[in-house]
Amino acid sequence: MKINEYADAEMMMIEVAQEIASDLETALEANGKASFAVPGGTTPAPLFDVLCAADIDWANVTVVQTDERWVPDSSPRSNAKLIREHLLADRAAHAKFVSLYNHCENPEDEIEETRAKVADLLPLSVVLLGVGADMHTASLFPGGDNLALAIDPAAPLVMPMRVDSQDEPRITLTEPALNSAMHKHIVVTGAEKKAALERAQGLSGMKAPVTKVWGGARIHWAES
Ligand SMILES: O=C1O[C@H](COP(=O)(O)O)[C@@H](O)[C@H](O)[C@H]1O
Repeated sequence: MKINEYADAEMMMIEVAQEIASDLETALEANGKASFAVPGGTTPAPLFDVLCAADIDWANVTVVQTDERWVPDSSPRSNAKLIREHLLADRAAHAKFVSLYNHCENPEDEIEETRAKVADLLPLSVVLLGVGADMHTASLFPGGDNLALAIDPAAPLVMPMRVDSQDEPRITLTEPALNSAMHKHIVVTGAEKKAALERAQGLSGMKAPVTKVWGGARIHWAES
């Protein structure tokens, strides 16, 4: 696990946005289309604000969520809301969007339809991931009720996830979906998360789920 360190977060977001735009461009040139899985949380908004202006063929890019909190689109906790407001803007407003939230009561409801939509996008062209201080990524949480299957290469592509540390149920792409990606980027800020990444080395996927998806990823870190 190698961490690429940047002088500051603003510089990092600009450079990572350029790398992702280039990765998407490569997929567009090769296949005429690209799929791009993106997280929510607090970290990616400034990166999305830069990336959405990239001069690429967004009309042939499908953006899909890496994971979602089971809350309505209008909730401030909604990852889709963040993605719509910060990524699906400017030139990237032309991209298609596949949300993992489907307005049903529970994440299990109609999940086969969601799995089919994700299957249509595989292999993913680019995956962007964040990491929590508890070493979760996407909604692959230590202690998650479905974690053991979700980090197995034989997992369904999308699974519900519940964990005591989180207020609402989750839905998440799983190991085979995330690891299908041609290009993977992990973006983290702050000393606590850097320590979490260092601590994760040598731990099992059950204790540090990020270790199951960081193989081949470019890991980007800035203090703040
Ligand atoms: O809950 C989540 O957390 C991770 C990390 O988020 P951050 O706020 O620490 O950047 C995020 O990648 C994931 O999409 C989100 O659902």
